[in-house]
Amino acid sequence: MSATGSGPGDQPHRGKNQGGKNQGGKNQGGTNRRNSGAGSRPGPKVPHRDSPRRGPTRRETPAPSTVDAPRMVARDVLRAVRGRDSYANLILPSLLRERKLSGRDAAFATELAYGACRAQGLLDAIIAAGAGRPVEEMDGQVIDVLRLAAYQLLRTRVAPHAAVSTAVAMARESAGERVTGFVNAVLRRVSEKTEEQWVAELAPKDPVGRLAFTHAHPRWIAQSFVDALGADATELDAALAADDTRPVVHLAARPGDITAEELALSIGGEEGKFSPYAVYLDGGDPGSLEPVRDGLATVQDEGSQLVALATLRAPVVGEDTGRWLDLCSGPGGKAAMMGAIARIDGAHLDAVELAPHRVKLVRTSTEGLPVTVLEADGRDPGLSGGYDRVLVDAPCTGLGALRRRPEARWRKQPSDVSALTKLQRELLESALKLVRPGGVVVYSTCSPHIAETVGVVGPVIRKHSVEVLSCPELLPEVPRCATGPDGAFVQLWPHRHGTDAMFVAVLRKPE
Ligand SMILES: C[S@@+](CC[C@H](N)C(=O)[O-])C[C@H]1O[C@@H](n2cnc3c(N)ncnc32)[C@H](O)[C@@H]1O
Repeated sequence: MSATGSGPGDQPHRGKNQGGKNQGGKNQGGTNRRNSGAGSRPGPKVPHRDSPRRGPTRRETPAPSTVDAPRMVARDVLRAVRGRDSYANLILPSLLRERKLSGRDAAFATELAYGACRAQGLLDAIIAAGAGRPVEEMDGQVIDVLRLAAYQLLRTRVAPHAAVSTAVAMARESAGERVTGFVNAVLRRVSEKTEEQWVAELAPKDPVGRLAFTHAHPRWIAQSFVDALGADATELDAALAADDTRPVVHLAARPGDITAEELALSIGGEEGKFSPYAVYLDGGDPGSLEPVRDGLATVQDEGSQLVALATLRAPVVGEDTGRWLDLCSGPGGKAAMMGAIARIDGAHLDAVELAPHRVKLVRTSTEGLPVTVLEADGRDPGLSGGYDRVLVDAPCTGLGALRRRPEARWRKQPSDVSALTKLQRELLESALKLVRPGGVVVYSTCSPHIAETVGVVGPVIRKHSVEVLSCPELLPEVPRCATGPDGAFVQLWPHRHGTDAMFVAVLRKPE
């Protein structure tokens, strides 16, 4: 992360847990010094939602903002995520395009928006401590401003006076003069300590709770990582830290069209470590790259590429007749890779997807490939069986891909897990019906939660007496990936492999 700011006094990002702090109490932002104690001048007691701007409104149309464009974009992302349940990674690119931000400005806006979304729980706890009351009691517009500024104060090299003065100006413009003293006072409090000092003061005392707080994760998600790491639970710190970092962009070179080496050379990327099709890109907008625009490459996590590879490398008994099935294919990343390899091997892929809008995405991503896309429920898709290979890339909580979806960790609930496991098991059982004797079924999730992984696969294996193939042996290039009983399954991790935390199990139907 090397974002730099364009606002007054901005400095390059210093990364989490680095660098010195401002001198608490100094009036660096040029704002009202008398309000130095957040508790001494409480802000408006309103619920955690937007309230209409109060105070004199002489203008009919709002004047242009005095705050720099990158911060306004970041603030608008936070507002959309909070107020409209938007996805940060969908709203940000459209705002950057609409406001014509590129280069350093786009990088700064991205760093602020994604960083503040990821760190939300941690920021809220610190803001609440500074304000002397929970954020839920604050005006939504004020919360957005406070989160954005607290992120700058705690996790970037932005000069404190710039973070505070822009926040006060933003608060004035969005919520009125009445909140500026409160915003100024809370941020003064926040800036009196470093992130480390706040963590030391506010983190729960139990080890998992403390690490979850430190790396801005809900505790239950951290506990699910502990459960999945098992004997390697000492890696929790590294696992959460990797999850709290903006990931490198992974591209997949389309097999048969371009090699990873050619792709890396043409875009200035680096060839991937594990997948023969992977290329890493440090930054920038991958959608604007020529090979991506031309359909020669797609954005796809290397872990997902490895799932597709394991599906096609798994040994079937007898001849592979080239009947392949992707039972949960939207938006089509793995279907595109398997379809491109099917084109080379003379095979054919059927791709099933339930959600109509995702069916369209699968059709687009597999255009020109030997792939038939079907809108159907994978539990009973109406297909005749006899497939050599079936991939069940099951709908899941996505707990293994949180770094790519900045706000997701704060929206998910433990109840999401139990709501999915029945569907996951039914899809896996459907795949076992559709595969021929001696054929293979690959079950994968982008979640390491054991209820969604071994908890789904284990009972199905026992009930149907299926053979378990060693998945680590199918991916010999990937170190330290074995998990589950006998180490037959694969669990990838961001901190070990730089991929999403994908789980993969390879089963073969008895003859
Ligand atoms: C993890 S995603 C699959 C990702 C995809 N394999 C890829 O690589 O792009 C799971 C997909 O399953 C779909 N899905 C959910 N329930 C389904 C069902 N009953 N039958 C088929 N697909 C389903 C979801 O809409 C979602 O697109």
